[in-house]
Amino acid sequence: MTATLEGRALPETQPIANGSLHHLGPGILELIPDHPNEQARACIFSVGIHGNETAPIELLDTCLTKVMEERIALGAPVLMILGNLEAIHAGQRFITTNLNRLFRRDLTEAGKEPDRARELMTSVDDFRQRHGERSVLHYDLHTAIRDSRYPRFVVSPFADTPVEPAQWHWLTAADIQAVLHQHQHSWTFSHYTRHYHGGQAFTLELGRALPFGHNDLAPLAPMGDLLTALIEGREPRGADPSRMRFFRVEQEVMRHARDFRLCFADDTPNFTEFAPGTLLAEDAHAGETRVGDHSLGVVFPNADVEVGARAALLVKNEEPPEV
Ligand SMILES: O=C(O)CCC(=O)N[C@@H](CCC(=O)O)C(=O)O
Ligand SMILES: [Zn+2]
Repeated sequence: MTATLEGRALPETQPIANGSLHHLGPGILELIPDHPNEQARACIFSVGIHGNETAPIELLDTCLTKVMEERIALGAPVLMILGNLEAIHAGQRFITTNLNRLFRRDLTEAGKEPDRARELMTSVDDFRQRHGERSVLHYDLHTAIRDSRYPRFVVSPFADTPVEPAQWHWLTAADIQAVLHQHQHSWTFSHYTRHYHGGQAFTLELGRALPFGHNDLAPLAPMGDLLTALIEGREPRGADPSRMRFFRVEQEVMRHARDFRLCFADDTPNFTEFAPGTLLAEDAHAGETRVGDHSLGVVFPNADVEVGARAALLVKNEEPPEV
């Protein structure tokens, strides 16, 4: 990973302890074990889909280093993806448009991020085909722009089929504090794997976005343990999911006009609740957005998004699933 970011040439294929490493394209690596464990999943771990979200890159790089140094015994096929290389170099969320809204097979746009989305969709399709006999699991690791009442949470993409209960146990043990279910298709990278491949897939928010070298990886140690177990092809440790809080998106606030504002402080933490009737947004085309007859939390508020993009999610509490 570091080699990719430093622009060093990598051999196409390289023997590593317990298997081989294949450099499939810029920022796309596949680890193939010589002796995969029978129950191993075909794992996809993606980081840097947003270029300024560096903690997940450091976390995954640590895992890769441990595989190379034989401190993790490779036992599962693993696809590791560094998403938006140019944005990572620039320390920016994206270059021309948000990559994490482009993962759809009918994508027609041209440009840096659309081209990268097509490369990444193809890499997932090919990986799926190579390991069709195994269940696919995709964790797309991010960090959030602002603080959160639940610093580590997952977004569960919209899907027709339920999440397998084991995921809630594993994610609890990995110290994930909340789950947010999407209410509609969102064309994110994790949604791609869930929607088109029926894999278990999540967007994971692992604290706040900070520059390289400024991340405290200590709170992510349990997540590192989960990634390690999956790379080794072992059953990960589980914990009681009643510790996690569950939410569902009720509404998206979209930015329709250039003249748009959110009516609360910029540093409002994710999951902050607003009472019925509160004015949340004003948009020159769409008018006002107010909280309806029950309180709602706000997640990912961002008034600076492109016109036509999501400026916030409004979420409500939900009972934990029966597991
Ligand atoms: O902190 C923020 O406002 C954005 C953090 C982020 O990048 N979140 C993802 C969530 C993707 C999803 O909804 O599954 C995104 O906005 O792409
Ligand atoms: Zn992100």
